[in-house]
Amino acid sequence: QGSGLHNGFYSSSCPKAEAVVRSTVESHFNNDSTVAAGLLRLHFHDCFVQGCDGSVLISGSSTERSALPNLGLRGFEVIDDAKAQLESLCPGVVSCADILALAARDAVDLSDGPSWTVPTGRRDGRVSLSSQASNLPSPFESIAAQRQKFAAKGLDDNDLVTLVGAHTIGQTDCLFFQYRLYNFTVTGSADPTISQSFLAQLQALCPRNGDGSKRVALDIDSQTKFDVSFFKNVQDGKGVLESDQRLWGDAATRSVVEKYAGNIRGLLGLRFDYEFRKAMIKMSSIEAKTGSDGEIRKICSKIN
Ligand code: HEM
Ligand SMILES: [Ca+2]
Ligand SMILES: [Ca+2]
Repeated sequence: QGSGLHNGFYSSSCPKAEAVVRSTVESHFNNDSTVAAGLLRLHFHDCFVQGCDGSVLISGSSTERSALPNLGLRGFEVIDDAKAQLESLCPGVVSCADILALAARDAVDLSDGPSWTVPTGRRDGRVSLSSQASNLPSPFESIAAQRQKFAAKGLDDNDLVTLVGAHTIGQTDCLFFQYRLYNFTVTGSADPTISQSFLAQLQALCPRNGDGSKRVALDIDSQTKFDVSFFKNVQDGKGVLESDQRLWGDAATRSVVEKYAGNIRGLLGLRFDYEFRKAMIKMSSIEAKTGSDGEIRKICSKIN
């Protein structure tokens, strides 16, 4: 990989590491399948700030976790649970950053998505600052801004669209898209890129002046299944976040959406699965700390 990570890093130091993460994710998933989306997003938010080093897991005031874009993150308890088991099995060996990368993979697999081998050997970072959360893309930003934030991490347009395909699972608060429904244009009407039938549906889910914290599926048709439905919805003007719908408005990102949402029956799911695996391995290798860099945390929410 050129990142210093390699497959099966724990095969002799803690042979059960990957199995323990898997069974932990599975037991939480069986209790609440929406935790899969939480874990996948948690890994993304980790990798975009200080690399995939568990910095997002550190709790406390002025840490990344306390920054605005991270307030809705969930799934921390799954990581803590796996870490506690691994500390009793192989103390001081398995990093929180690796646990998170493995858990994200398992979460996608359990949601009927693809699976892949996660290169491991990440070390945990010692820095976590809320101010650095500005690296994260915002749903209100232009495609140009998103492209630039992904490019800064070595990810191109194909990676960007493929990875945003993670929105095939999970939910958002009304407050992240409510403005599109009532007050988008200077004349005070809705975002014209929303399909008419979908607009009525979203307005019913998020009434004007309603509860901004109400949760709505990002992929209206299949919020727990990892499939290409999200891309079909973007193509049909049924993207929930403005940033998702904008993928259709830019020629380069549109062609990637079309690649997944088009009409070549059967092959589409395979193509998305294949590209998602590749893009995830790329994302989960961002600025990885290896060797004697960083540390192996004892508790994932605390620097040693
Ligand atoms: C342009 C890039 C992106 C933007 C602007 C964006 C924005 C958002 C927003 C605003 C939410 C809703 C959060 C909430 O209400 O709590 C969300 C949810 C989510 N995002 Fe993204 N995202 C982006 C890329 C990604 C990527 C690359 C991944 C993973 C590979 C990802 C995975 C998720 C998942 C799984 C959820 C659902 C979380 C849950 O149900 O708790 N997103 N995203
Ligand atoms: Ca990080
Ligand atoms: Ca879906």
